[in-house]
Amino acid sequence: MPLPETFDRNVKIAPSILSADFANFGAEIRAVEAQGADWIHVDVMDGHFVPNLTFGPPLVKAIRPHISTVMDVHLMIAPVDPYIEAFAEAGADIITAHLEAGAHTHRTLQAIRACGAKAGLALNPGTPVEAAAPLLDLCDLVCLMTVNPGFGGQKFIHSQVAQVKKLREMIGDREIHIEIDGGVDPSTAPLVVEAGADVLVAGSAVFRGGSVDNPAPYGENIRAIRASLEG
Ligand SMILES: O=C(CO)[C@H](O)[C@H](O)COP(=O)(O)O
Ligand SMILES: [Fe+2]
Repeated sequence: MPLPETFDRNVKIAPSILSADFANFGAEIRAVEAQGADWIHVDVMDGHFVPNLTFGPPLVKAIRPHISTVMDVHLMIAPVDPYIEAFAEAGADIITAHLEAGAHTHRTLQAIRACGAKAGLALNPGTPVEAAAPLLDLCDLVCLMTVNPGFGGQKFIHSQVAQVKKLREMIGDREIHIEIDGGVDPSTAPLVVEAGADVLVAGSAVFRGGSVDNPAPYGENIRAIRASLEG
């Protein structure tokens, strides 16, 4: 399902299937959507750009029919450009590439849009948000990493909150999502939403305590993040 035509400024929770049961992706995705997930976040890692390996386009294509909402594909790979078409054909609605993954990010973002997907730009915690300024008109989403990419379950890097605020000011009234990825839970979600984020990726904080046979904790965990944003 593509993103809605009208820009959705509401806060969206995007569970990362990095924390799901890898032997059961279809059932995990259906369960977490039934429990209130807004988008599904898919972490692709190459063992080169990041020190971990996950999966590629065939797996993304295989899980696509199980996703009835937005499929948000986070590419932690270098190079990116040779694989963009394959991920678009596999059914990604959003394809996010890292600024740090290559010298020609402008071209990468153009190539993502040319394939019909929405273009996302991810920044590592060590990259100042100002580096995204010349690229913002090519972005539908900017993903600020609040952990060093590569693994789920890491500790949120608090110094990134000021970067979120700066980025929101840089974006102004442009229709660009700010996505936060890493260490999001009920204690950190309000900080980044207050600073201007509208998409929250959460892996361990959503999947902890549940399973496909006992999915209720997924819903409780999602509702706990939403409740932390009230008031
Ligand atoms: O891109 C990622 C790691 O590189 C993941 O999306 C992220 O870590 C989510 O996991 P958690 O919520 O457990 O931190
Ligand atoms: Fe991610």
